Amino acid sequence: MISVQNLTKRYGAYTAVDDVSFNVRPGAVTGFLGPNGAGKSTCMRMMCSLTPPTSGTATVLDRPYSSLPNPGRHVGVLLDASAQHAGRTGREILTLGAMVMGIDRSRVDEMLDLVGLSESEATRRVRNYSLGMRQRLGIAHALLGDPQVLILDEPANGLDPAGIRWMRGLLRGYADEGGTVLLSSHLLHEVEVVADELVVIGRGRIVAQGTKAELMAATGTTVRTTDDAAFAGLLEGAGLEVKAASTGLTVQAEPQQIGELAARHQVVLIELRTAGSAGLEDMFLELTADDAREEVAA
Ligand SMILES: Nc1ncnc2c1ncn2[C@@H]1O[C@H](COP(=O)(O)OP(=O)(O)OP(=O)(O)O)[C@@H](O)[C@H]1O
Repeated sequence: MISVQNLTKRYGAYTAVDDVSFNVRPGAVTGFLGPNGAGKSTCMRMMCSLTPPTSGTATVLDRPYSSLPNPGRHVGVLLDASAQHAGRTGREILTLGAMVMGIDRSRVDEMLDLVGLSESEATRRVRNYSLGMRQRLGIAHALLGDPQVLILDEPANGLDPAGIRWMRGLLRGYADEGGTVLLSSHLLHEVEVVADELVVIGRGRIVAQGTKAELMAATGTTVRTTDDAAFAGLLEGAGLEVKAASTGLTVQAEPQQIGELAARHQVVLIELRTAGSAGLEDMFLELTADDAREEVAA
């Protein structure tokens, strides 16, 4: 279990993380989502006692990370895959980790095998690793101490599609066995497939959080008709909230209610479904629009 309470980090006059609170429960994958610069890494660094908060608290397994005895045995952390010593081989890095944590060195081979680093790759210096190989090594290092909690900052960066699928399977299995996983990304699709819970951050503040099912249900219904503009008028006339979507309309109502209204007015429906993941993406972009660098540049 990870618990973050009223966490705030200021750098001079700039507030990078602003009064953030959320819990990450065992047995689930929690996706920590936000655009570039939203404050995800700063939050994770505070959870791992690497950055002191200006105010608020972060605990992992009911204690600050810094007061966990032998933390690698409890919490696996991957914050920056490129932070490993470039002059060491992957095997050396894992062996040193095993020695520091006091675990059997046989675990090194198990982890290399688990993350798919071959013997010849494991004996290559990290400076010659691709970003995907560094991520795999970072995941192996995070899992080395057989921890109950994983804190992973953008672990899918640099992984190819097969690698991303492999990582999702790994995290799903880990959570299904009771592990706690916090996984950050700036890409909704990357975490949506595997996450049970989502915490969305924008400009240092939490803008949405809940189970994926709850957030999806809140995104409403997508409807398309032969005349969307006219149907939007009918929906609004019935007191429903309507927005133009990428295709058709998004309505804050159940599909049945919309279908009944269409039937009463003899409107031809082309599409009627819960907005689902497209709706989640619209919501994510809308909630974090203030942060979007493309808009700033425009
Ligand atoms: N040491 C620091 N000094 C000053 N500002 C900082 C420092 N560390 C982070 N920031 C600022 O805090 C904000 C949040 O950064 P952070 O790295 O937490 O975002 P992020 O959500 O992880 O982004 P990304 O997806 O791009 O990694 C950014 O505007 C960043 O420039």
